[in-house]
Amino acid sequence: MNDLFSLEDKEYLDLPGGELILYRTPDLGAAYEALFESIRREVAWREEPIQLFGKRYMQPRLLAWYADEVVTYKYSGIRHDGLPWTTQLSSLRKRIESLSDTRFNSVLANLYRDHRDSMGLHADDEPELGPQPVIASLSLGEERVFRLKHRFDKTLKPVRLPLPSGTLLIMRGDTQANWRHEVPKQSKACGPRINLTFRYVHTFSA
Ligand SMILES: O=C(O)CCC(=O)C(=O)O
Ligand SMILES: [Fe+2]
Repeated sequence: MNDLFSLEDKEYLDLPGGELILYRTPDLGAAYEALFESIRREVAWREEPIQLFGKRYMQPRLLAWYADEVVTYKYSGIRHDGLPWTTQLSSLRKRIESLSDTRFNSVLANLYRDHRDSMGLHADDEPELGPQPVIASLSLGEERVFRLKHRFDKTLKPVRLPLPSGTLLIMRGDTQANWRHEVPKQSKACGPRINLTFRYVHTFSA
């Protein structure tokens, strides 16, 4: 019964030149609401600046970066050292690793405080992530829309993917090479949403 259900839970979405896998009801070892509350409470959320056209702005959401000790990572033009894994994040990592059959050594946590918080159009294509990164993105809390836009083929319509609490979206293959993604702000008021993106950052020794 359970096995059948979890098999059916894995959906391959049709994305030309990319690979998206969606788990709508993954077993995360706890109720989604309870996870949302405890991650919200436990994570060391911070406002982080972003460098855009030579100017510094605060990013429109809160962030935190957890990683194995050896990992440092640059995003938005800024270098980050990871915080040590909490028990909770590390047990979530284990579950998501076994679901996706992929190893991760870091997680970027995003807190969208309300409908005005957002993430701009980007691809997770930093060289440290390798040529075909597998990124596992877990959403908890309020549903928000995840949008993908093809980089080159303007005849392809943007893909709109609402991500309710508990959804696990795996991006892999050439998704980052061919598509960019965003979480736009929205006019309809809503409460907070947490997104965790598990990544494997390659460290090159100098
Ligand atoms: O919040 C999301 O669903 C997307 C997060 C994301 O794209 C990222 O952390 O790189
Ligand atoms: Fe991203």
